[in-house]
Amino acid sequence: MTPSARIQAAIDLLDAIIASARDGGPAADTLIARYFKERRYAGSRDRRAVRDHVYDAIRRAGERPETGREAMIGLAAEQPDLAALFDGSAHAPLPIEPGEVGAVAGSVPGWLVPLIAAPVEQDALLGRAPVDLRVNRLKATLEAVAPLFPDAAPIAALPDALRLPEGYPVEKDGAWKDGLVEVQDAGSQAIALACGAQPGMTVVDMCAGAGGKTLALAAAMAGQGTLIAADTIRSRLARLGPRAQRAGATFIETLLLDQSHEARGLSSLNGLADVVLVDAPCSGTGTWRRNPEARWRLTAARLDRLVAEQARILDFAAPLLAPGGALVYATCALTDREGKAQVDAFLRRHAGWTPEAINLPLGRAHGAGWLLTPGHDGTDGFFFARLRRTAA
Ligand SMILES: C[S@@+](CC[C@H](N)C(=O)[O-])C[C@H]1O[C@@H](n2cnc3c(N)ncnc32)[C@H](O)[C@@H]1O
Repeated sequence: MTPSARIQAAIDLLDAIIASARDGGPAADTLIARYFKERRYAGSRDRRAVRDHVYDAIRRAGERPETGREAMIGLAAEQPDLAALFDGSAHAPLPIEPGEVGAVAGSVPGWLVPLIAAPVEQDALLGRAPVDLRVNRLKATLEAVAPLFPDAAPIAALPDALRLPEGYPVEKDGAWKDGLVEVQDAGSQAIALACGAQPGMTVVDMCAGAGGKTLALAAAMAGQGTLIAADTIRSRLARLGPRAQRAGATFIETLLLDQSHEARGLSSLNGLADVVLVDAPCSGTGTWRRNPEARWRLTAARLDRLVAEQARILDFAAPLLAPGGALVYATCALTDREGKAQVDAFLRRHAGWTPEAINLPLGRAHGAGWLLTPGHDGTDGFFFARLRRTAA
């Protein structure tokens, strides 16, 4: 492909990504993979260059552009060598017309700017994410694993964490295949640590998904006690099985919940749990480094629905806690509606709960909880809070 043809390919892909973001279709990565499957003539350098153009254009535009051409013209406005490739040659985009404007630059869609928690450094939300590892204590120690990754650095305050450079292909590594390490953002590791899970406890991971945090909880419990991974989506829970096998965490039980009737499936656990983690479905505002096109998908109506769902999940999770037990609420979102205000509203709705201080060298206090941000902590963005049940 010529450099100009790569620009046109990026425009075509961006058109598909914009439509998919608007209509709730597949993710950008899926669309890019499909596109190249149908175009075997594109070599690996072409694919890499097109992908880079696409992601540079996505990262640059806070608002969802109308067209791929608008997104790429916006990028070209900052990179004159790209602008020169709009030359009208075969397979190339038509020249940029005088007065033709590109997508507006920005990190956060305008409507969302005032909703992001005040301390968040909004410009840093689209940075590049490193690859963080969690050493799986069920199979290894940090001391044993660190020499296997000479490029890795420890992360202060997180006893099992190692940080590798962006793009490190860890899943090709024997240590990963053998379950000695998991890929897990330092922020997620901090949340698992804040749960305070111990061997012998009864712990429920209420929104377990494919079990990223469940596996961290399993390691903290040293494989002893009761650990239940619950979710409403069967295909997500199904992905936990092979991961748990690899990690040697075979004591995990899975529980498929019936959406809207969750309390029924959970009733046998009422008043028994030492820890319940609610890692709630959320806007994902804190994960834009990995998933920048997510901000083209979020709408005010979707945010309203998420806030209501988070409150509902907290309400059916709370009765599971034994007196003295801890409900840990977490989201990878950075809006106060999903974080600080959500926890305040829970505390207003329910008597007998006390927020507990979270003292980590990473992050900062925010309302009754704790905030981690890419700009301040070099992690994905998270809000989490630890609420102790003081009365039955
Ligand atoms: C943020 S993700 C969880 C990520 C996971 N804990 C991890 O560390 O990889 C939120 C999860 O909540 C699940 N979920 C959504 N509504 C739920 C509900 N009503 N009850 C339980 N889980 C729910 C979703 O299916 C999704 O897997």
